[in-house]
Amino acid sequence: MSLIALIPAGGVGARALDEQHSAPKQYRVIAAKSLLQHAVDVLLSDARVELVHIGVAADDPYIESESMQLPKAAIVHRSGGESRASTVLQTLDAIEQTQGLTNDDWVLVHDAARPGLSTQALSDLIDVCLTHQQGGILALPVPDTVKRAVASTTHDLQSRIEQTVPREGLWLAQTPQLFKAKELQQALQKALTDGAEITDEASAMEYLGYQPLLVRGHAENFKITWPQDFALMEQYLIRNEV
Ligand SMILES: Nc1ccn([C@@H]2O[C@H](COP(=O)(O)OP(=O)(O)OP(=O)(O)O)[C@@H](O)[C@H]2O)c(=O)n1
Ligand SMILES: C[C@](O)(CO)[C@H](O)COP(=O)(O)O
Repeated sequence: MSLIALIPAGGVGARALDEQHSAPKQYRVIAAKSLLQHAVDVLLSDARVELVHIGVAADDPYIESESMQLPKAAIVHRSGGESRASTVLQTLDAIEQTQGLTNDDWVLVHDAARPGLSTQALSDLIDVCLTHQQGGILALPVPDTVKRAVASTTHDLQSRIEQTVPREGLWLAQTPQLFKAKELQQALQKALTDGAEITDEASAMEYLGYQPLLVRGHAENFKITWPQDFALMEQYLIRNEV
């Protein structure tokens, strides 16, 4: 059995761009390292993770820049796809072609855009999934009252409430998400071929009928999505260094 990590880093980070920054968000430096380097380092902090495979766009000009110093255990594949799911699948295919995949291998998929993952949450996810021999994800129960907007009102800041949605049983999906590598590969292949809407690894597994485990994550593991998210994440990362 081996536990490999996979970071999809083939996105353009369109929602995080601003006038001063044109590179994809995974290459923005905060707290002394790029988001991608933070994500690689936290995954390798768990001794059970042997290698971190990174999937970047075929024409990515940033990954080989001098400032991007990655550890030897990080392997870059130019396997980025049009969607996050296709980047994950194409990176799994590249791993299979270069080092092989067995039925016993597990893959831990983690967003480059979530550099705030704690070593404790990472360890919890691996412990729970390996103990139960079932795939699972980090996630957080929805803490707030949830509203559904009226469909016809599309402006982000001026929508109207149609109804309050019961929050019981609702969780916000984070990463890492841990699955048997070959099962995930098959699930992604099927879901993408069928045109199913797949926004994370768990949704591909759900599409095949699996019920992945939910393991409690933590708030600092939020995904950097908007320009204002960088400053908050930097505070967390600096605070956790000391
Ligand atoms: N075609 C894609 C799209 C996304 N990702 C990766 O998936 C992770 C989470 O996705 P998201 O935050 O949605 O990133 P982007 O798609 O880059 O963001 P945006 O939608 O704002 O452009 C990131 O590490 C991103 O690089 C990827 O590997 N390949
Ligand atoms: C995988 C993910 O991080 C779980 O929250 C998320 O689905 C990434 O994609 P999104 O397009 O930002 O929803």
